[in-house]
Amino acid sequence: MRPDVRRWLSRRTYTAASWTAADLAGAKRSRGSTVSVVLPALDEEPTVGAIVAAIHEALVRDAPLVDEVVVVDSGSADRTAAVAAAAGARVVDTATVLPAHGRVPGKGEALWKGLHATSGDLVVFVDADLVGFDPQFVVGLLGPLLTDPGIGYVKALYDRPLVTTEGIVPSGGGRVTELLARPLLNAWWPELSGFVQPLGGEYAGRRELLERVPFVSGYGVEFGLLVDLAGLAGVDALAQVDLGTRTHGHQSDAALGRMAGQILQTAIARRPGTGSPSPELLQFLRTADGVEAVSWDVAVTERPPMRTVRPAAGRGRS
Ligand SMILES: O=c1ccn([C@@H]2O[C@H](COP(=O)(O)OP(=O)(O)O)[C@@H](O)[C@H]2O)c(=O)[nH]1
Ligand SMILES: O=C(O)[C@@H](COP(=O)(O)O)O[C@H]1O[C@H](CO)[C@@H](O)[C@H](O)[C@H]1O
Repeated sequence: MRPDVRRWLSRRTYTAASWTAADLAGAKRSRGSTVSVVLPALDEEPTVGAIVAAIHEALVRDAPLVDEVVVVDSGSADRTAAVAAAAGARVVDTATVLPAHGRVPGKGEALWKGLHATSGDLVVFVDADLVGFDPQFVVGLLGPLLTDPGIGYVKALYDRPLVTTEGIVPSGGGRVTELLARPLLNAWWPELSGFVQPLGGEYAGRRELLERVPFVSGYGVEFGLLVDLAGLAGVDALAQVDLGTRTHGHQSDAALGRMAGQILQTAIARRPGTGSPSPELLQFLRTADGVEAVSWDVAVTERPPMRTVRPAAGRGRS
């Protein structure tokens, strides 16, 4: 493992249990900061209400850590907006935020318009399809931002079970992460290979940084933000926090194929112009007290065309 990645993993990996909502509410007040939570939602009626209600009860009512909860409706056909509003969220529609810029489809559009529709100095993004959401997710994401001015962006890390009709595969989730995003980051941005969940949908950042980078309109938004914010602020301004386990609604392999296509487009648009890809791939295992990085060599060699090895005329064996 690269020494810089080993140092980053040690310095910039936190656990959510290090903070309480009450402590951070005090830190927020003493800094005069404000906090917005943004949930992008497309047809999330079954899950959005419980998430909003949990945030509102624990982090608005019981501990004044969160100043606004905004659900960004990406054109839902179900009752997402009504359910979110009833649970205490302010609901905006991607069609009516920045109308002069029109409306493009995709999650990143919802996040970009959610950034515009809110005003918090710190912005927390939470998917609206989580099952078993815990408000401590938000506390954990805000912890590093409210206690270390040198940190500008925090990604969640967690175990990601894959919920299938046959049962639950404990670490089967994050399929596009494991099959595309992690190998891409390790190859072309090895300094970011310490991120355990680069595509995770829960993260938080300082508005002053978030407003200085593009938001990729579709599912490339997480990949784009990670690479662009690291380029803008430096890897040491980024951190990750262990939230335990994250369960969410899953898409089909075909849908994840389209997601992978968008992420590949995002990566290729940012590919470093020089240097060959790193041959190291870091994968992560859950341990009793955190995660363990396992380093693999994924270098490949190429055998030359056989025609250059054996005379074209002869078919004999030498
Ligand atoms: O065009 C879109 C696609 C997704 N989402 C929301 O973004 C989050 C993550 O999307 P999804 O669950 O489709 O991705 P997955 O978690 O399966 O990778 C969810 O809250 C979606 O409702 C959205 O607001 N607009
Ligand atoms: O991490 C992943 O591979 C994908 C798919 O997860 P699953 O295989 O359905 O658990 O999920 C994430 O990726 C999306 C693109 O970045 C994010 O928008 C989602 O929030 C995140 O769940």
